[in-house]
Amino acid sequence: MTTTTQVRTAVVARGLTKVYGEGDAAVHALRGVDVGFAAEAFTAIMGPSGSGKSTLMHCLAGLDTVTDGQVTIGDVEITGLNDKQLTLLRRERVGFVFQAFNLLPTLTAEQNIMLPLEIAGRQADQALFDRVIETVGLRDRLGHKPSELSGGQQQRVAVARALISKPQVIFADEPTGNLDSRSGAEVLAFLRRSVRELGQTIVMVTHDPGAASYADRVVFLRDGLLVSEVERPTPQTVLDTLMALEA
Ligand SMILES: Nc1ncnc2c1ncn2[C@@H]1O[C@H](COP(=O)(O)OP(=O)(O)OP(=O)(O)O)[C@@H](O)[C@H]1O
Repeated sequence: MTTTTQVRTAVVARGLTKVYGEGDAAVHALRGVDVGFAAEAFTAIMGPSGSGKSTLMHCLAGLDTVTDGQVTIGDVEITGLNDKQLTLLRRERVGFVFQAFNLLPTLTAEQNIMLPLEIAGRQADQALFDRVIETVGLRDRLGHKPSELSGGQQQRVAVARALISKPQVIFADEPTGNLDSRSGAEVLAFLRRSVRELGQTIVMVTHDPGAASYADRVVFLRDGLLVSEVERPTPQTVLDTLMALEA
């Protein structure tokens, strides 16, 4: 007997087009991108500089408007929402991890982690809090301020802050860009673990083939189009694909 597992798609883009500026100054950053991101999976977006990675992520996350096409998160078409609805959707369904950790300096690690839930007026689920803290390995640092933590620990706080509201998807933009390779590897391992153990969905933009190799799948952009993808990537298969794209 064979069993089939249904792969749910957390985020879908159809015909996604983004043009900055007008007339002679127009920049076609995305030229009709069709892509889906599986739920409970870790997907990396790569491509040469200027290929449209950040633009794609910003459009997928509702941080930027699209020129044409559709983006759906779960069962909501976000390209049809007004600003107020988008703000709510980002708060309730989307988590972010940026290159700069964006922690509030006067709050402890624990207070930073809990802040988005407090702003949303939602209760923390103690069991989830314990699991998240366990997953990112921060138990003994909860009372520390960001300035008392290493860069890697600060980024782990930022990852925990994104995980704690159980968003449908976390978008990570170069999350290891400010970290040395050891701290970067730690943060990537925690992202990986949060997918495997907490069923989190993660979409990450990165320049680094090593970072991309932590993902389940890597999609590649060139000149605003999705041109290739690699399943179960290794640093070498990612590098080979990138070099072929840049050739
Ligand atoms: N606000 C903007 N106004 C005008 N052009 C923009 C704007 N943002 C991005 N672009 C242009 O859109 C194209 C795609 O940029 P984007 O930042 O998405 O690429 P990227 O792949 O993330 O690049 P990098 O790897 O260098 O960060 C580039 O040509 C860029 O110059």
